[in-house]
Amino acid sequence: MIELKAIGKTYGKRNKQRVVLAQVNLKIEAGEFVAVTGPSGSGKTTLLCIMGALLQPTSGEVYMDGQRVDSGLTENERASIRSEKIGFVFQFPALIPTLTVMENVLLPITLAGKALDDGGSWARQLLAQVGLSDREDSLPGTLSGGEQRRVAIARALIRRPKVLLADEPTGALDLDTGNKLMELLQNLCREAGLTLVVVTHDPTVASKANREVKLLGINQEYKQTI
Ligand SMILES: Nc1ncnc2c1ncn2[C@@H]1O[C@H](COP(=O)(O)OP(=O)(O)OP(=O)(O)O)[C@@H](O)[C@H]1O
Repeated sequence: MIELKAIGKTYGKRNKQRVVLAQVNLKIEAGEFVAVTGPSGSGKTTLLCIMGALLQPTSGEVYMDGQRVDSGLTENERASIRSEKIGFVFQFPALIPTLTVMENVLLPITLAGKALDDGGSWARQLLAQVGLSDREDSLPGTLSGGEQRRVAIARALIRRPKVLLADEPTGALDLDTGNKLMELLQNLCREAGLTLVVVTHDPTVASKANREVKLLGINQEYKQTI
């Protein structure tokens, strides 16, 4: 589903260059759950953004669902691959404060200007799955941090993506809320056959994955544990 071939990423220009990733090769099968771990600054978020066609690598090739997404495409084409195939969940849910929970979940459809025939009922079903049926008309500011993350998960799934990319989805949540959120994310992905990639510092989250990809920082090899 996702393939990275000899990925390199360097930030900055000329004498202020910083090599963050070098020669990263990774193949993630459909339906797999992969955790990306490693010390702060080792390039986990960078790698996730490259996988999700949000960021261009400096070298190497990126394939999503068999299609090369790192070059040969316009930014509009990349955006349409992102919105059709990939759901993103970040640590900060970035909900629109003036829109209701339901409107936030439907936002990716509204923005794409393509109505899903069953948009409303699918959104309602997703909100039920994340346990927020009774909050569809609430504004995000009236929800707890964990509830806001659950809205963000429903929003990430509304366009029925094939891949869910999550960056520290349990970050800054208490242990119990974080564990429940992770369980929810995993169950939703398993049921829908989604490929799930989670960047995490949390060993408990990583232990639930089928595979852990450890970035050790530049000048060191990255390694995978199965
Ligand atoms: N846009 C950018 N311009 C310059 N340097 C950047 C940029 N984005 C990230 N970096 C640098 O690249 C390195 C890797 O960043 P990245 O956020 O991918 O690491 P990370 O492993 O996700 O870190 P953390 O666990 O702290 O979130 C860091 O040293 C960071 O400062």
